[in-house]
Amino acid sequence: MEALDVAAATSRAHDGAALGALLKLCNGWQKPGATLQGQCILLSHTKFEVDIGYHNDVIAGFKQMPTKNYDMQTRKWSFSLKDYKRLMDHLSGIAAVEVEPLPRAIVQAFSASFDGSEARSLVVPEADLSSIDSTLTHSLMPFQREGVNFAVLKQGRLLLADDMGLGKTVQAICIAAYYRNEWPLLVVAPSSVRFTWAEAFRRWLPSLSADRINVVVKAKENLRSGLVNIISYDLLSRMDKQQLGNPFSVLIMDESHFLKNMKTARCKAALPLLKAAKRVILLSGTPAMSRPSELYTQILAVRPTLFPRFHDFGQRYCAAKQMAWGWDYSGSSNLGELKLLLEESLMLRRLKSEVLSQLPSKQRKVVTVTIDGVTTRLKTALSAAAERLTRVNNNKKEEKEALLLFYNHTAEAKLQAIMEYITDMLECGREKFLVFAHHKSVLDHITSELGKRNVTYIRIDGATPSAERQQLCEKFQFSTSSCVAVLSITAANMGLTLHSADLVIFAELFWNPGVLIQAEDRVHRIGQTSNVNIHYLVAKGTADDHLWPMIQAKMNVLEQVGLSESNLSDKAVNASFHSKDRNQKSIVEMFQRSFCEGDDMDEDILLEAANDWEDSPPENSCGQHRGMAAQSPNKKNIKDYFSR
Ligand SMILES: Nc1ncnc2c1ncn2[C@@H]1O[C@H](COP(=O)(O)OP(=O)(O)OP(=O)(O)O)[C@@H](O)[C@H]1O
Repeated sequence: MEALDVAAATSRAHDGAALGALLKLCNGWQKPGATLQGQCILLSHTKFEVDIGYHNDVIAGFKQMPTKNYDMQTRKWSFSLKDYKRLMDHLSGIAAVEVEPLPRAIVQAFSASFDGSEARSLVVPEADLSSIDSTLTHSLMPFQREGVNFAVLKQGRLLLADDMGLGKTVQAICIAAYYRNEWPLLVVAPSSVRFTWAEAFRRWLPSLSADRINVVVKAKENLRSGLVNIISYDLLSRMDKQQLGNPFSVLIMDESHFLKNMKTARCKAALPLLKAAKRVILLSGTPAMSRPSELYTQILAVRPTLFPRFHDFGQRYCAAKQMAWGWDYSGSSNLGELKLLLEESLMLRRLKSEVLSQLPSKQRKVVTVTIDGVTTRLKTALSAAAERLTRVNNNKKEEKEALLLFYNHTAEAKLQAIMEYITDMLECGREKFLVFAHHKSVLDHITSELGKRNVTYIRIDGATPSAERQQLCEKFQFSTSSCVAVLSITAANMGLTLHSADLVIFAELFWNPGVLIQAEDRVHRIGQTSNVNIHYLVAKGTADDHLWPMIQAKMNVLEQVGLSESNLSDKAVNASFHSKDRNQKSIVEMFQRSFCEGDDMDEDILLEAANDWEDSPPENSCGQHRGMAAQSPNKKNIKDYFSR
């Protein structure tokens, strides 16, 4: 890994005057009377090219350069940076020729290469992480450790652009922890993952007391009441100006491409914080999804001095064009040079393919979602269902009935959070993925919302004729643009190949981990060339609190006996999910007893009961079961299933 910080490089230039002379070339190079225009472009850390048409004097000058190289194929001349100053001096003396020099940012970032006297250091020094929790530092994979070293070398200011699932969260927490004496820390993240961040801090930094983690859920709340404060972009933009005026020294911005448009409220709210922070850790697997202009705010956030004016960036890298209405920056130019500059000065990006040997083939992640937005009626129903479970005493029939009721209310409560997460995934550039759910109402909700957003999807559930399944799979497999596969956990968990995706989201949990593993393996199968990411959406205050620990424990057992192909290494174990519910243990035991021990209960009956719940009248006095399918007179009440 390589890196030279702009400030460090500047100070390292042996001769400030030499750097000054190079920077001087960046000004006043325009020649209004010139008949031939050209441009210098950086080709590598040590070489540049002059892109220009034919001119006798120019070619004569090129030929005088000791490091000249002519490429017959591209018909372009290139040189070592050592010759840059000399060549530019020569070209500036030719009146008819105007050559745009390398940008200031390039000269500063690569200053050591221009005099050729200093070999670039390719080794990033090991950062001293001894003050950080060993739970975290001992778990880091080698490439993650390198990521932390890179960040420390960059004095805690970087854009970590690793591919999806490479553990940007764990690296960011470690980097932030390195600067712990500068906390309070602010984490800004998409709303759907705020609580997942809180869980991650609990997991990786056990030395941080849980009550020092503050997840802000209302705009009126104090942004600083914790040592670690977590807020969504949208809430940040609604925050009181006064609160935003008080800077944080250490900042993490997750999915930092959310800042791509300077005109948005979220970007306007974030920029002053970014400007004031000493450490800025931006995370995004897709920093720019369609054009280089989307990178500008992120560059500005990490290295404000590189391109203080957007227009300069736009002219160099966005093929800026002057139109009747103003400038158009939607294009792209000099992308190779931009990549070199980003890698040299602020960005670290590793692809899955590059670190595949360090990764488990399947990585599970718990995404802690919130049901805060649900109606009071539903909240009451959920607590009543949980409460009822504590009262059933060794009556198996009642126990199962109560569990199912809880499970069904959970589905309804998660609808909003599920869609929020899927929307965030799409906004983060995840083009193809699978979403598994169990209840028809959940599948209906997802497909209807995707339809409203014009997102292409396929749906396979119990009602999909077998003849159609293959066609749907092919549509998904060969789709070259965005496509979501919306699948029933029990009706689409077998016999389908969908490995053109590498991300599976479980919108709902299911009590049989074997079924979940089969569902995961729709993408984790022969032909899959990437490691696979599985995201389980787990909602606090619902049946998930109880289902997830049970599923997790069962999956671990299956893996130990080699019955699951997830191939999780010791290091990349599932994120654990901690529930503080005092009834947790007993309810978990009930789920285990009721659904997993292969007793006299036929699982099909349970499935039928869960499916038909959507059409059945409310079980208790909580009023109309809104958001579910219309009631059918033939549908049974849950109780009917248990009285067979
Ligand atoms: N060193 C590690 N040891 C154990 N688990 C890990 C490690 N690194 C990552 N993981 C786990 O891998 C999963 C993916 O990590 P994480 O969510 O941080 O990835 P990411 O790069 O942020 O992905 P995305 O781009 O999807 O947000 C998580 O469950 C995380 O806990």
